[in-house]
Amino acid sequence: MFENLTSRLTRVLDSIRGQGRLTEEQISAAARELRMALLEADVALPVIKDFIDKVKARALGVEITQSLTPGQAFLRIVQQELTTTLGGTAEPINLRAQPPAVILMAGLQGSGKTTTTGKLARKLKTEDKKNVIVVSADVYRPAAIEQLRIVAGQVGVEWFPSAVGESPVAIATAALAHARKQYADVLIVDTAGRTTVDQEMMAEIAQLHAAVNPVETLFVVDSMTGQDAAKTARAFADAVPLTGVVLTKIDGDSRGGAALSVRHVTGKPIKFLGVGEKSDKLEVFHPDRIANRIIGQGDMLSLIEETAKKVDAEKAAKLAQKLKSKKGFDLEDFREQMLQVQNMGSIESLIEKLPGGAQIQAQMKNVNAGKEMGKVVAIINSMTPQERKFPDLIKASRKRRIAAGSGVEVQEVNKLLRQFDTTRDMMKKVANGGMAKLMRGLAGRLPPGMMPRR
Ligand SMILES: Nc1nc2c(ncn2[C@@H]2O[C@H](COP(=O)(O)OP(=O)(O)OP(=O)(O)O)[C@@H](O)[C@H]2O)c(=O)[nH]1
Repeated sequence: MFENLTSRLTRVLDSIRGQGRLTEEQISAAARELRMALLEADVALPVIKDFIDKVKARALGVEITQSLTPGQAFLRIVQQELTTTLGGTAEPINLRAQPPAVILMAGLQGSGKTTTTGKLARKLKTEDKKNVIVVSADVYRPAAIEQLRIVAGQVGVEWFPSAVGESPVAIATAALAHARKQYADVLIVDTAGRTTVDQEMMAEIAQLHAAVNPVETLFVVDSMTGQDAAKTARAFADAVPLTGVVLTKIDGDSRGGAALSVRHVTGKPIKFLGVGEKSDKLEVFHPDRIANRIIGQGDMLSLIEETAKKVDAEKAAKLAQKLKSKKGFDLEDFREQMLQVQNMGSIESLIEKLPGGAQIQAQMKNVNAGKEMGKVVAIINSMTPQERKFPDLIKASRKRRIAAGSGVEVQEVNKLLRQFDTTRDMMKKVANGGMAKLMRGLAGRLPPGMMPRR
């Protein structure tokens, strides 16, 4: 996500050296580079102008305190202005309505409306414990209605039937009456998408809006379309009272133009990011965290939240116990860790949230981490329980047997054993209080306010 913009900005920020006040030349040079970076990222021109003006004005007036170098001071200004451009504070989804709270999904064809409807239904069901019903008012494409039926089944929410030929308003009103009868908390109405903004489409969505009185009207838009995404959102906002925007396909967007333009161009907050095709790939939009990611500082808070959601707390506690005991870390634990990481989904999405993650990701482009981990698990599966507990037993003939059993070369078994040794050493350090050291090391790389206070 936004790799190109991040690497440009990191270079600009790294180029500000020296001590004392930021000089006018330094500020002008950095501002020029920033403008280039934002143009390349396909950010809308008025947004760029406003952003650069503000950064310049603040940088000229900045007092350099003893604790900040000019580079750090400039970084902080850029971070804060990016946060403002992205919307300031996070605006969570609003469900404050007489239930069922209605959410109307709008957007062009192929923007990811139906996928997002499923993701949102899943999130509201699993995280907020809401009773959700979904309905499709896309009466032009039977495939769209069928797609929503399948998605609803996958995430385990009720799908209200609709069919081609019915009127969208009649479908939505019937679904609302049904949701009331069922005491549902939320009704999500997916609507028809067209390839371009047209009058008929706008009239239809306006009628739907009037019929179901939604508490949220979300505009779903493909972030890969850059600043055009913000323009389309504005055209919709002129026709219906939008309450927020969902930017999809952020996982494939290396530029960031849509994210940086939407708020300024539409005045509407970005509420969610679609970060993959699967139903759990929806992130709440936090402007400050995204700003940190854009300047290469990572997003440790989201990483911690995401990890906490997916890691099995009981297993983690058991491992911690075991690390402290005499038994120590063995190949069973190594396999368990691999399986847990695989469970967390794509490693790339985790790495990109680490400080400097965009660069690491660029270097990892050719490595298929998921496949590598699968191989490790297969090799460990071919070992006997005894070998997993006492890896030092694994000598030449056992290595050959394990390699044959898992369909790999002996070198792969050696590689795994070396990786295991390194991990075991690291685990020992963590168990002996090395975590504190690790965090102190990280502290130097994170902007003020992001490190947990101790
Ligand atoms: N990589 C990625 N793909 C996504 C994301 N969101 C949606 N997609 C994909 O985009 C394509 C279009 O998504 P749909 O949900 O069918 O789009 P739609 O807006 O409902 O389209 P219509 O029903 O034709 O109006 C599908 O292949 C989705 O899997 C995302 O966040 N990341």
